[in-house]
Amino acid sequence: MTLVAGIDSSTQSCKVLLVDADSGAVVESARADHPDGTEVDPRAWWAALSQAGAGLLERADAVAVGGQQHGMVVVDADGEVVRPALLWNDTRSAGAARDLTEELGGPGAWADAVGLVPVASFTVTKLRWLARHEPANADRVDQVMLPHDYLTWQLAGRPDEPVTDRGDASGTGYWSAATNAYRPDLLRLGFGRELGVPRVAGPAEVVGTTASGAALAAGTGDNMGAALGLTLEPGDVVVSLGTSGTAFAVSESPVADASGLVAGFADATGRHLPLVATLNAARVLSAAATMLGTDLAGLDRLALEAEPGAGGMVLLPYLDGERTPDLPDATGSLVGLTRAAMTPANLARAAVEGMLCGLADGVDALAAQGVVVERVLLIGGAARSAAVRAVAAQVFGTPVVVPAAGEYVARGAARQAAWALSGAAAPPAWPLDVEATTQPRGGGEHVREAYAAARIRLHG
Ligand SMILES: Nc1ncnc2c1ncn2[C@@H]1O[C@H](COP(=O)(O)OP(=O)(O)O)[C@@H](O)[C@H]1O
Ligand SMILES: O=C(CO)[C@@H](O)[C@H](O)COP(=O)(O)O
Repeated sequence: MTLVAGIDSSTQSCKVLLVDADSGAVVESARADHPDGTEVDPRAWWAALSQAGAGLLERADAVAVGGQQHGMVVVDADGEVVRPALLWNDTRSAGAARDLTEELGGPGAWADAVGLVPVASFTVTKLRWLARHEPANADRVDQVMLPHDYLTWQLAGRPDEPVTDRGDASGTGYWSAATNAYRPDLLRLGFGRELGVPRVAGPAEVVGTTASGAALAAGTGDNMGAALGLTLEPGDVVVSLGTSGTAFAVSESPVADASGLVAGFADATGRHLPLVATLNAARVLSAAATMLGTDLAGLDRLALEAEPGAGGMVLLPYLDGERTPDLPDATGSLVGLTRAAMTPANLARAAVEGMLCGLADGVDALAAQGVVVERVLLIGGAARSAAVRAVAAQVFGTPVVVPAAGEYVARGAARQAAWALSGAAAPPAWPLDVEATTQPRGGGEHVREAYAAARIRLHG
């Protein structure tokens, strides 16, 4: 049996799957936690990968890494980390994002140049922040990489030339998915000088060899990994509820949305991946559970006891600031409180509804860019929740498909590894098992209207 390993180095943890390259069946898996916080020493990700991968990576013939997007990993001329990485959910570069947008001539100029409008998540804004706030650290920087690039580089034994892929490069703000090329002028605009960037490898390229002799594929960003792991069809939109909430679809043509709602990323197969991301997803539910003095199962029970609309209570879940809509300094709000509405069940329901309404707005933004939405595939940690599944069927207004429990980013990375190993023209055809499909349920319109009214009243 040929075995391949897929890695998902995400915000909260590192997951490793050992997979049969022919069938896609998972043979073994492991995970290790990542430190909390919005800046993290990349060596902690390497330690987590070494721990989770022990006993698995050695058995694989090929390996690939999917990683959280956008994080700024900066290394010096000796390859040593200059400072902790700033993650995708670190909002300190919001001012840099505004400055960069203006300096290039506004949102439309950025959308045309690289398919996205700067917000604090994107790497180019983090480089600007570093150049302005930590000049001594900035002076030492020789190369900038993304989290998955850093881990791929470590797995390859730290070669002279780090490698990335189209998917992850498209989230930097200095690489264009439309032209497949870096924009050194935008990198200079961000950082103020030249610096090294990884070579962008092809989708099925073997880019190196691991210490145990496995072929190393290019890897990709975690959302691109999930798209590859799910084998998306036209009409499929993925809603991923992990630390971030994302809504995305595979597209044949690039997207340039000057409103900034949809980012025009690339996918991991040579196509495109228009995507909307929020900063607040699964952890809205754990925070609400803590507030209610219960656990995730208790939150689920309470939310399912309440009526749709939570008695008029609306949670705007901007607990970590927000990226879409672009409100980096926002905090969450609970509105529509009445004596009758103020029950634990309604609060639980409002948390689930608020989180999902933000994503439903994202699905609408994708549709406005021409994405065909026939069904929603729900993945990520919070897709395990029965309340989330029930509310999703209301607010998305399409069939909601929950794939069989699994780590789809790691599976996508494994599929990329199998593809690179095979030398074939297309990735292997791995079947997708579905756990549940829910048909659209009524009652979602008034939930979305109440959410939109609260958002407009408080944030414009
Ligand atoms: N049954 C559940 N209900 C709600 N949230 C859940 C459930 N199971 C896991 N989660 C949440 O999912 C999150 C982890 O999801 P995951 O997709 O692995 O995130 P990431 O990839 O960002 O690290 C955690 O915040 C966890 O609390
Ligand atoms: O910033 C984005 C997408 O643009 C996030 O989706 C990150 O890629 C982190 O992902 P998770 O850890 O939530 O999976």
